This record gives sequence, structure tokens and C-alpha cells, in this order.
Amino acid sequence: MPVNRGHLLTLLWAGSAYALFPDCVNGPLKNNTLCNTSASPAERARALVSLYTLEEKINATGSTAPGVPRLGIPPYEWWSEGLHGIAGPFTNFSDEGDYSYSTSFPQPILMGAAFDDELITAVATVISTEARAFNNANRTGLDFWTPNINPFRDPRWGRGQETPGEDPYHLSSYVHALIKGLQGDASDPYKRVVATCKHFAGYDVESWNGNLRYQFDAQISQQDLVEYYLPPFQSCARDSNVGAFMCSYNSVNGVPTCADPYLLQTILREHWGWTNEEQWVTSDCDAVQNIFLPHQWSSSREQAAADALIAGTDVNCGTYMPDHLPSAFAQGLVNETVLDQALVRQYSSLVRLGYFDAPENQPYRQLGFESVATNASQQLAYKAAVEGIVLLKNDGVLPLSLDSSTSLGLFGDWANATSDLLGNYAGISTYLHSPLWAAQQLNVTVNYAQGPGGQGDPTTGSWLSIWPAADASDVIIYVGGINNGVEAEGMDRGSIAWTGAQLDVIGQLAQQGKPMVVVQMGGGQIDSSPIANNPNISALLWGGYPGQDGGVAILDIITGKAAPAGRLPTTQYPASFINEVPMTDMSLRPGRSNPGRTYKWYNGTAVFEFGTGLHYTNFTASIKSNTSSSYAISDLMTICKDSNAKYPDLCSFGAPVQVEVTNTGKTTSDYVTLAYLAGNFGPAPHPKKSLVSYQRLFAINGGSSDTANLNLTLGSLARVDEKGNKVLYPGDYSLLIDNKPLTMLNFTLTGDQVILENWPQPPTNRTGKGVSGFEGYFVGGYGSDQKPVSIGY
Ligand SMILES: O=[N+]([O-])c1ccc(O[C@@H]2O[C@@H](CO)[C@H](O)[C@H]2O)cc1
Repeated sequence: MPVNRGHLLTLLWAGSAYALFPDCVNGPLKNNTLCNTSASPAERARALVSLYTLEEKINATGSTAPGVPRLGIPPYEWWSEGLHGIAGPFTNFSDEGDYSYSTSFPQPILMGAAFDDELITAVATVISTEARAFNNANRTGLDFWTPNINPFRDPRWGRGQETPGEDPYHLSSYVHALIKGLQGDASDPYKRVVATCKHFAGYDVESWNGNLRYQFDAQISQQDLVEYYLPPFQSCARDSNVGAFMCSYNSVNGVPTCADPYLLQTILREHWGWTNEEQWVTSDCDAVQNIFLPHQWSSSREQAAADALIAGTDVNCGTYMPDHLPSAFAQGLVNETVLDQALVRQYSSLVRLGYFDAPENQPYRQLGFESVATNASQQLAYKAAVEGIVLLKNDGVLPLSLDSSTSLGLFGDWANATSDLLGNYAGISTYLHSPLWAAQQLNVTVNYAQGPGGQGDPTTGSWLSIWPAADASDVIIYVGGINNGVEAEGMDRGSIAWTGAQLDVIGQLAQQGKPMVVVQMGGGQIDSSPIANNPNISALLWGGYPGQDGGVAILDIITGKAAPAGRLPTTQYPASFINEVPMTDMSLRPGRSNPGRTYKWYNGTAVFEFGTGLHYTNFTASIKSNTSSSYAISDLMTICKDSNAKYPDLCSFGAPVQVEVTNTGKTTSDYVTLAYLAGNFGPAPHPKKSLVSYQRLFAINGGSSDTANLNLTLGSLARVDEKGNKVLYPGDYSLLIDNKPLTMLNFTLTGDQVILENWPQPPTNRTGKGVSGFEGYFVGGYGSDQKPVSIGY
């Protein structure tokens, strides 16, 4: 991370003659339309942009915009992060005291496992509140380059931890809830902050077998694009009013996404109606450079900058557009109208954030450090961790009953975890409560030894302290798995088995025959079949990256203070999966060299399936509402047309399905109601099933019931054809409640098939004009403008 740039910017601001915000009361533009609050955001932005010289406009295309001193426009940093709390590289935490910390929530992969959209809105509301407080103190911007909603397609992906999981319906619903919390309601006079849906699109390879994210060309069929890769982005753009998008490093079907008018114009703006001038696209960091090299799409650096701007990239993370647009303009590769449009989008967005308006009447401009890391937000971080943790195996030993005579052995790399709890894109958290810390708060004896040192360490030297500690313990808890040492940005995994010597140690600990609990940590799944199949291991939990209070959440579940109800948001594949399909094969359906991907298509036997999650009690479910068993498609379409749904795929399929859930055991517990649709309708091969609705029910007491109201839409019944059209097909449908399932509802659709959404086809013959035969050395990454000798630099 370029922390030095963050400090530079802070120095720039601190040493600058300008205020953090433009001054529309006494500043040079006080009588300009920019400062007229009754004009529309776009009118205000246009008035400002019309005053800029070409040079000033070009300077404004980089992510660290210098501002325009003569007009009183201060520098502005577009790049802030907020994946699970506010974070760098440009968020400036103080060394001590106020603003030296904020709330760190679990990584999205664990929050996804909670299947609780209200939780996600609450978490995002805290993040946007804390962001505003830091912004008011000149410590971060107002534009947050989150969420990462590329579906977690392949278990090797190093950044899957940043996403809520592998299912497109789940991601779409999650991201809708998240954007509401980050931005506020679309009708609010001011946005809380602006969120950025990234990485558009088909980005989920970091570095695999020589394929780097900067040059990878994702070959994706229209069917897979519409059915799997794009739904979360459609949810952002069309249904959630997100303020910004980020195009990705990779190409899709030969075209670098930041230079692709089909993605950025035809699909994003025209097809999804993301036409508001307050909405803008940023490139990933130095992705504009990658259009030239290594993609070789454009014939020169200035052509790459022009191609990106013309395609619809409005902000360039980095300096490539400010560096190369002057020459692009001199050569006539791009015109000022396109540049003006990009700037109008940027400044309209800032208008919607209240950036130009007097602070007095704005609620968010009053927030200070008293709004950061409040007791309520700390509690929410804890709750998010508890809700996400998944119980995968339990022979009845959990919850542990402890008393003061119990001696607890705590082992593994993660037992005393600190920053590991947070995962990547983390800020500075209020505190870091490890499992060891949490155990030490209990009235028991704790014997701790780390065990295998480091993720890949196969040696036995560092295990030695384990054995006397294990001998002295009544119960053994091993907390390990993987961390950012093996799954990270720029780093995909070469193996999805447990790393280093961990399985050896776990096996030897199990031989002691004591009650033993394993907690598998990390975002990507690892093959835990040796643990699941070992009769001497009593219980297995998955804990993801659980955030600042993660250790407490884990211990509270183990000791029964909290009951587990999270569900796996990804498939846990056997370790051999990675030998069956290259990571770069983007197709989902099974084929000759592909066993199929995700719970929808994988034709092998998963170690643990998507949606798996045990409880400390048992549940039954029954579907209460069962109106009809046969529906004419034409009737459904007539009802849809008469409804006020904005798009046919959003039309309700009847009233919500009511599912009565009963806790038949004794322990009070949450229950996640998952509804899948199955059936052999539409194009073959058919998915095994697809998630179409979910609802988390809370604290159902033993012997009591609660009701889930599951909304189904026509879109959730539809399947996607080879051209990418969303179609409602006649056929036999089954709605399954839960994985086993606990109950199901069968119904039939009759009549002719109907297209709910017509997919715009890509242009044919799309080839770049890049330099062929390039032999230069490509480094890749932000700020590395490599100069290959072979083409004359
Ligand atoms: O400092 N850098 O050199 C550097 C380079 C790349 C980088 O990653 C990119 O930046 C993030 C911006 O939000 C995107 O999610 C990620 O793909 C983040 C930092």
C-alpha cells in the first residue's frame, strides 16, 4: 500500500491555503451556479466545469485531484476504502487519542455467512458514520471504493475473503442492503458517502500459473455473464442507486474492461439505466495503463488514456490519464465534450455529498469522534462475528460446559491472533480480542502454545511446547487454518488443503482422546475432510476473519453463551478440485475438463456444501402458504404489467411464501431460512438448485416457532439462455427449504416461455490496435509505468 501517498496528501492538505471543503459562502464562486442549492447537481457541476481550462480539466482526471486554486477548489482524494470499516491507503489515523482507531467488522465473507441483510445495513451505516467523522477531521475522503462483489467463483482466489460468497442472488441482496447503509436512501437530500461497486467485471484471478490480474483475459459466455458474473453489479446499478463503479484490471472476451464501451456504456448505462449524471466510473489502480501494457489493446499510452475516457472511465486511479491526456488531446484522439462529461459526473456526485454546501444544515458535517467506535458499534462488530460463525461438525461436545476446575488447552497459529482477525483492507481497530484473550477472561485454567509456526512451516520444532500443555488440559481447542500469508491480493492459492504441519499436529492432538474442537479460520475454504472424518475430533467451526471481537465471538459460541446459526457462503471442495479445472476456466457448467463450479453446478461431492450450518438445537419447517400448484405464464405477466414493479424480473411471484420454523430442541437459537429453486426447465444442463430467497429468524426459543416471509420474484424463477436473455420457462418447479430440505413446495408453470429481460448482444469483431510482438518486461501494478525497450522507449 502506498502509505507515503496518504501522508503526502495529508501534508498537501495541511500545508495548503485551502479549506477541506470549497467555500460557497465567502469563496470566489459564491455567486456562481455551483453554489446555488436550488440548481440541480448536474447544473451546478456544469457551471464549475465551464470555468476550467483544458489543463485544469485534465488534472482533475486522476484519483488525487490537485484542485483549482484560482477558483477556491481544494485538492480532493477520490480513493478511500471501507471494506469492513474505514481503511487506507488514504485514511489517515492519528497516532494516539481521537481518530487513532475505528470499528473493524468481520470480513465480508463472514458477514455473508450471517445471511442477515438488516445486519449488513446496520454495519454499513456505522462505516458511513465513522467515515463522515473522519472526513470532517480531514482524515479521509467521501468516496469509498467498496464493496468487492465479484462472486467467489474459485476457492483459490486470494480476494474471495472480501466478498460475501459464491452465490449471485445472495451477493445481489447483500449489496443492496450494504449500499443503503453506506449511501443512505436515494431520496435523502445528501448522500452519507458514495459507494463503489467493483471490480466490473469478471475479475477473480490474482496470480495463477503465470496469469496476472493485470493481463488476464476472462473468456466468459453471455449466459454465464448474465447468470453469474453480473447480477450483483445489476443490483448496484439498476436497483440500489450506487454512486460509483470500478472497472477492473482484466479483459473480458478480449477487451480491457476500462476501455470497453459494451460494458461501461451499453450494459451499465443504457441497459441498466445508470444514466444519472451523479454516477461515475473509476478505473482500478493503474488499470488504464494496463490497457496499453500488458493488454496491448491500445497502440500507445495516450491512446489508452483516450480509449478509457471515451469508453466511460471518468476517474483514473493513479496518474495515467493526467500524464497522457495532454498528448492525446494534442493528437486529436479525444475531444473536450467527453472530458467535460467525466468531470460533470465527478462534481455532481460531490454536490450530492454536500461537498459545496454550508455545513450548518447538513447532518453528517456535524459528526465528530464521539460518533466513532461507540459502544453500540463495538457491540455490532461482535454481533456480526457471532452471526457469521458456522458450526460444521458437533458430536455433542459443544457447547462446552466449563467450571473453575476445567483446564483448557488452546493451540494453533490463530489462537493468539491479532491483526489476522481483520484480514485485508482493514483500518486500525479499537482493540483486537484473540481467542486466547477471550479464554483468559473465563474462570478456567488456560494452557496456550502456538504450535506449527507460520502458514507453510512443515517442521516440528515449534510444536514441542504443545505436548506438555495438551497433557495438562481437559479440553483441546485448535484455532488455525489460513491467513493473508497464503490468500491475499495478488496471490491465489496453489493448494486448498490445510497448510504446513497443521493437520499433523491436529491428528496427534486428537490421539489424546480428549474432547477436541477445531476452528478453521480464513476466507477461502480448506479441505477439512480429515477433521470431519476423525472420530476423535468432536467439533469443527469455521470462523473466517471475524474482526476486532472475533476471539470473543468464537469462545462465546464454544462455551454456549451464543448459539451458532451461520451458513457456509461458499462450497468447501475436496483438495483435489484444483487439479480438475484451471483457475482461468471461467465457465460454471460441468464440461470435459471442468467438474462444474459452485453448489449449482459442481458434480463432485463437496466436503461441506454451500449453506451448511449446524445448530445447538434442531429445527423443523413447514410451508404455510400454498395458494396454487399451477400458474399460467401469461397470467403472471399480466399481473406483473399491472403492478408497479420497475422491471419484469422484479415482479413478485404471488404473496411471500410463509415458512413456519419450529425449534424442536431446548437451546434458543437463530435460524437462517434458505429457499432454493430446482427443476429441469430451461436450457440444459440445469443447475442442481439456485438460491432464490433467504431470511434469518432470531432467538427462537426451544418449543417455539417463528415465520419467515420469503419474497419470490419472476426473476428468481427465470433462467438465462445462451444469448443472455432472462426467460420464464414452462415446467415443473420445486421450492426447497434448507439444504436437506426440511420441506418443499412443488408447482408448475404452463404456457409459452416469455423473455423477462432482453440482453444486449456484444459487438462482433472486437480487436484492439495494440502493438503486436511486444517483448518488454511487464511488472504490473500501481505506479509501475514500465518502459519496454522493444517498442522504442
Ligand atoms: O499501492 N498499490 O500499488 C496498490 C495497487 C493495487 C491495489 O489494488 C487495487 O486497489 C483497490 C482499489 O479499491 C482495488 O480493489 C484493488 O484491485 C492497491 C494498491
